[in-house]
Amino acid sequence: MSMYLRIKQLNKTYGSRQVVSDLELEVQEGEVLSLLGPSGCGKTTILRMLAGLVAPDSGYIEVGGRVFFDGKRGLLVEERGLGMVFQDYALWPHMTVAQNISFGLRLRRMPARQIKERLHTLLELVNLPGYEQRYPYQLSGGQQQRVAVARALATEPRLLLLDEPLSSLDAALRETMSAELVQLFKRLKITTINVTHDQNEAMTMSDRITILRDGQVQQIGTPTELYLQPQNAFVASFMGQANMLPGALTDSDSETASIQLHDEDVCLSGQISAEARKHSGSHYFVCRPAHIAIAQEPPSAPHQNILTGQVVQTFFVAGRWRTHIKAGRQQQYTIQAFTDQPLQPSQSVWLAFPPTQSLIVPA
Ligand SMILES: Nc1ncnc2c1ncn2[C@@H]1O[C@H](COP(=O)(O)OP(=O)(O)OP(=O)(O)O)[C@@H](O)[C@H]1O
Repeated sequence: MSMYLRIKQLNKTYGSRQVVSDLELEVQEGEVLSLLGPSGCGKTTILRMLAGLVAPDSGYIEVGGRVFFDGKRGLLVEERGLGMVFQDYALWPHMTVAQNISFGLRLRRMPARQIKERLHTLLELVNLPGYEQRYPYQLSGGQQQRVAVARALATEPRLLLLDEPLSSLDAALRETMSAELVQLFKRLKITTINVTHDQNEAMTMSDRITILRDGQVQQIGTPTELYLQPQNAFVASFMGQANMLPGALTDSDSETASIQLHDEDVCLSGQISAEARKHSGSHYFVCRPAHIAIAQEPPSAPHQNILTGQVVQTFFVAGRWRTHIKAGRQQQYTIQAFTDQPLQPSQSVWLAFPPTQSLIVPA
């Protein structure tokens, strides 16, 4: 597979605020890549620079062998031939589904019969055959989003830009829609850049995810790479729930290290990457709730990687008991873990963190 999209050293400032810093990104043809990060991290600005709606300060953008921006000049929006589903490009309320979808084709003076055929194919693709004559207000939120996608695909773009396309939908519908959309993009082999602040949506939709913070890339990788091998505390905390305990590295070999928790005489060990070992500042011990084993009795043999704690609360969620535990000598850490049975508030417990499923990452 060839590299379809290349972004080099892309920068954008608003006033004195650097919104995108030295962005480097390569996307393969047919890949679905999400830009994920908290509000204000620069996701939309990146998408708008790709679309030609915002001019970069410097950098280089190339898509499908065409230079979109060379550091000085950029192609116009309409010269880029992209499909866009942006929040502020809602469906036109006074136009039917058919008129909304075929608008771009009419502009290009496609013959009426061909438009009709294309419309038919597109409505089949987004699973809305027979909806031609409806108006947007006669559609559910999910159906409106599918029409918006069909409209974006009408001119057969090779690159599709999505800006939080599912944010107005409820959680259940969002999950179904994201799965449907990915199947569609894969079938059409269309390269897609998807902006979202929803980690679950990014996980279900993407081949790879770029995690951004304050305009800077934190890590790029597949959903599992980011979940299992986060390069720093920010990525670990952004990719699903994680228990994070701060401390200082005491010793490390090539793959494992120990960390002394702040204000504790406890050391915990876990896996460490070569870059994390080189980091001179403080570190975090990271363990996902699902990997922690909770015992109601003290361990019989001496055991590393144990913290004692007291149950605070327990909730029944998705078939398991999610338990909050105050742990550490001064009960300063709140740890989340799962049990098969409910535990009593203020009950003493022993938490075991399996070293192979624990990580040590730079703060
Ligand atoms: N036209 C503009 N003028 C000045 N500042 C802007 C402009 N557009 C965006 N910003 C600022 O740039 C930063 C990044 O904005 P951007 O919309 O790219 O973030 P985002 O990651 O998409 O956030 P959200 O998830 O909230 O949409 C924000 O601090 C925003 O206030």
